[in-house]
Amino acid sequence: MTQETNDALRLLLTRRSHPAISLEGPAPDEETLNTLLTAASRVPDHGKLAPWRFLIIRGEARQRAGERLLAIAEQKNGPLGDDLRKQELERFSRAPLVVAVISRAAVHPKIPVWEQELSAGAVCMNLLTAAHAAGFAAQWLTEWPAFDPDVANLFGMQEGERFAGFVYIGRPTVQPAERPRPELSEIASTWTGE
Ligand SMILES: Cc1cc2nc3c(=O)[nH]c(=O)nc-3n(C[C@H](O)[C@H](O)[C@H](O)COP(=O)(O)O)c2cc1C
Repeated sequence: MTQETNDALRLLLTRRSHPAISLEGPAPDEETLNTLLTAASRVPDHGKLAPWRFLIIRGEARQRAGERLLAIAEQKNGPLGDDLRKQELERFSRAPLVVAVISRAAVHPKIPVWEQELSAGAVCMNLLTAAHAAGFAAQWLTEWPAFDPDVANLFGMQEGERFAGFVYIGRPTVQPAERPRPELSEIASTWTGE
């Protein structure tokens, strides 16, 4: 293996998610963000449909999003206690940058919706890996806002669009302990046809 291959593999073998709450600024600058998004969008995409898009939430928009989330949550659940209010107000401010990956999968004569949705998942994964490669850390979260129609409305989602996830990106402040990974023997087998 070349040094380059080794480095790329090491990156994949060492990446892990960092809790959004542990991510600090500064956020990636504009040029770095463009590189991350370009890498993220370089995914297999049957039919070249680009059935996904990005929505960037950063700076003061994170607080504004939190205020709107709180209003939506209280409208559905009634007044929230102090801790839950704080949680909603600060949800998008946990990291300096949040990239919403939005799936635009739609019925197509040739390309199954499932394949389009898998492609959106690949975008999220590439974004995590690219962030790691650029010295940032990240976490892919959905949480309740990803499934709420009022939140979809708040972020200008079109009919049929869904959040594949919110990818929180920032500078790492802690090295999270490794978590158990599946045993290869339990998830990989060889079909011999015998
Ligand atoms: C589609 C998707 C949605 C997720 N949503 C959440 C979530 O809402 N809350 C949560 O704690 N973890 C969520 N996770 C898990 C974390 O992103 C992550 O898998 C976990 O922190 C361990 O990450 P690692 O194996 O990359 O280190 C989600 C993962 C995926 C793939």
